[in-house]
Amino acid sequence: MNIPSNPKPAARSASRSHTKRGASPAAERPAASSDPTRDIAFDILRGVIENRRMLETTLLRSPEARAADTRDRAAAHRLAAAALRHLGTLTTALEPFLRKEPPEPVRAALLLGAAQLLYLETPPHAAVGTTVDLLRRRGLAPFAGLANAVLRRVATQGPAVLEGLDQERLDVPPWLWTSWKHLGPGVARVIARGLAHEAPLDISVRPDAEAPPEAERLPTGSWRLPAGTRVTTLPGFDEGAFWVQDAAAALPARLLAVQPGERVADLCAAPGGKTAQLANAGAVVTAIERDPARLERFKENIVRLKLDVTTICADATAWTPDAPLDAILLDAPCSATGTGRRHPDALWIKRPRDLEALTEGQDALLAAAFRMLKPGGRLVYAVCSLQKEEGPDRVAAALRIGFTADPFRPSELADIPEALTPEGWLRTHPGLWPELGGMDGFFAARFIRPA
Ligand SMILES: C[S@@+](CC[C@H](N)C(=O)[O-])C[C@H]1O[C@@H](n2cnc3c(N)ncnc32)[C@H](O)[C@@H]1O
Repeated sequence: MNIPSNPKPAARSASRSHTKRGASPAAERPAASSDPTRDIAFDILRGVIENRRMLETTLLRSPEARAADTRDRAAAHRLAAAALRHLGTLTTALEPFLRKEPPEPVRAALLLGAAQLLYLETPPHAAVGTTVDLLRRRGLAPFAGLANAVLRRVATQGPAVLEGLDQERLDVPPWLWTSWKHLGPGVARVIARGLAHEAPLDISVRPDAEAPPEAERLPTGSWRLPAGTRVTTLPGFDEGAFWVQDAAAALPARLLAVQPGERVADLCAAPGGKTAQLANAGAVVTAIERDPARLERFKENIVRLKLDVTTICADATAWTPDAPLDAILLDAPCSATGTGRRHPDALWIKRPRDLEALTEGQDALLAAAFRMLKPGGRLVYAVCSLQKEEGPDRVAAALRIGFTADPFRPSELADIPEALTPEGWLRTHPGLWPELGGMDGFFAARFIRPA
């Protein structure tokens, strides 16, 4: 597992014993009976570190998370995400204060405590006391004294320890850092800088609707609100005036340049941001999605946005349209390494060997898209990945299938010229637009099925 493991045995020790000998009042007082935020964050973090389970999966499946109120769930998400965003740094920062490796669950509790102290500005007494309580509630009382002593030292000495660390480097799994060399010299560090911050909330607004007054317009036409904004509370949400879509995610569908009345398929459609763009541009859209639960979410979005779209629950590699199509958007399932700002867990869960199965699936979808298009029909292939295997290497695969390349022109990306590669592909990453709050990492390329 490339999740940082084990602090090496360190010379200095905060606590010689795992008992509460010498512990402060925080370690001695009775545990609070409930703290849903930290309980859920603890489960999420353990799910990622110990079981490679996505953060969202724990949130969806855990009975405790489902029963919690929205604010507790959101706070738990934020806390676990902060620990995961800085997982490498926090692991290293804890090292000098640990004499030996604690059991995994205790390490998870310490990481949450340290994240609160070093990144979330939680007052030290609260971060330390709630971690001690958490351990007690979870049957780990023998480690309460250790947690108390370690976190009290992190509170006082941790900021100085952080100053000596290369946080950008530590917070990206080493294999990913190395793999991003294909993006150019120094780009891995620029990306890491972008990944250090929580993503803002971006929305795409229906052409005939107004953006919420508090949103800021971005150069590409998306609208941006501060990180942590709850989209459902914004004016216009219930009326379907807009949908959630990162500024970079809005670019591939735009580059398909659909014309009113064209017959278009969106082959991997849920939750529906790109379908909404195609339908709003006047295309006659068929949306294919193989996951029934995700298709339900897609349908809710399309109904809220009052769009007319044909939806089909199917594996796109086995689906055939009634007649050849004018255009296809293939937003293929991928490693999602471009979405690390929103999903810091994804960076730590993915392994290099996962890319093989993903690229096989992408090639199967490319071949299926080729069969569905009319001669002269066009395809935009997109992935929210920063990996060469899922981007440039798939262009080579598409050409082998029989597509010809149709490079994007500078005029099509005039509002974001830095995203156009010399080959005529789209490439964004979290280090772009640093002054505006960054964007997700996307790759896209356009092809024609020759006549
Ligand atoms: C990257 S997401 C698509 C995001 C979507 N285009 C949007 O903009 O909202 C990929 C989606 O493709 C679906 N999917 C994966 N493989 C598929 C296949 N073979 N056929 C149809 N859908 C598939 C996944 O369930 C997932 O919902």
